[in-house]
Amino acid sequence: MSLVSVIGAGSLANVFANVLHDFLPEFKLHSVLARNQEKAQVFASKYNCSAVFSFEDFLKNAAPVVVELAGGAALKEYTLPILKSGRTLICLSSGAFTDDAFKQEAICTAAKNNGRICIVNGAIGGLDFLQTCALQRGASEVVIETTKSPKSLLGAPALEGKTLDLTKKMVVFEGGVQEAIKGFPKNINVGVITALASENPHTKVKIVSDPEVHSNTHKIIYRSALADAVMEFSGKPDPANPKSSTTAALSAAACLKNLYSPISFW
Ligand SMILES: NC(=O)C1=CN([C@@H]2O[C@H](COP(=O)(O)OP(=O)(O)OC[C@H]3O[C@@H](n4cnc5c(N)ncnc54)[C@H](OP(=O)(O)O)[C@@H]3O)[C@@H](O)[C@H]2O)C=CC1
Ligand SMILES: O=C([O-])CC(=O)C(=O)O
Repeated sequence: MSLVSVIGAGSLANVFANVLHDFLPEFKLHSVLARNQEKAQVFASKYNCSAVFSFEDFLKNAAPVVVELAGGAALKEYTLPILKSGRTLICLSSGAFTDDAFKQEAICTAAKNNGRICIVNGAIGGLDFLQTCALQRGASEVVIETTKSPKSLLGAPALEGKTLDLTKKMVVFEGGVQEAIKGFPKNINVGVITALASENPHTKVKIVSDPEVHSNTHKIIYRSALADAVMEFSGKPDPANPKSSTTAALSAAACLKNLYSPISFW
């Protein structure tokens, strides 16, 4: 049985833990690092793992694989020490890697210490295709259009001081990935990973608020001399947090399964 530790005890951490418990008995949750004691204790007793509140204590005993399901700030704070300890870090809040200096430091730290960073597909798919096409180093045009209901977008820093019309479909953002993740840190990690996998820093992001939709939809359009692709992913918002698609947590579980499996899908 392989042990795994998680950071975060929120909606996606619960989905992740449930999937492990119900469908992947070859894995066992070892520990959870959380901020909110009450949430963490409920999580720890439900999934029979230990709850830890200090990162130093967590790192002393964490499993060889750590899964981040906590947010960009947490990922930035914990990545380097986790990698320095030679562990594998599966991460969901990959928007943090839009900071190139941080990304390079993480890669160097992983390489020096036998650590590993796994950026999962999250709420989308197709990172394999984008990375494959990027190998040719040719010019590409990449666009991602994300559509969510207004309640999935509310609270985003970019909307602060603005009134989001809850009754009308409207474009709430158009621009590059750096600006997108700053303005919508809990909504557009998928935009950053699209840009990273396609190695196209000029990836264009459009975010649409649509009161009629009941899914989080991400449409990726890729064009280059090598190939064209249109990929659209529509996932149900997690009932506990409509900002996040439930499939994002499953994607971390699938990544974990691939890490240990004699057969993997790429
Ligand atoms: N790549 C992708 O496709 C996707 C990525 N995501 C990313 O996943 C993250 C988690 O999503 P979700 O579960 O829905 O969010 P939630 O807000 O439901 O849960 C986040 C949890 O992490 C905890 N947390 C935050 N900071 C820290 C920290 N420094 N140390 C320990 N715990 C911490 C929070 O604690 P507290 O309760 O105290 O706030 C909360 O319990 C999102 O923030 C987003 O960045 C989400 C969807 C898709
Ligand atoms: O869950 C989603 O649909 C996408 C998301 O929030 C993100 O990429 O941050």
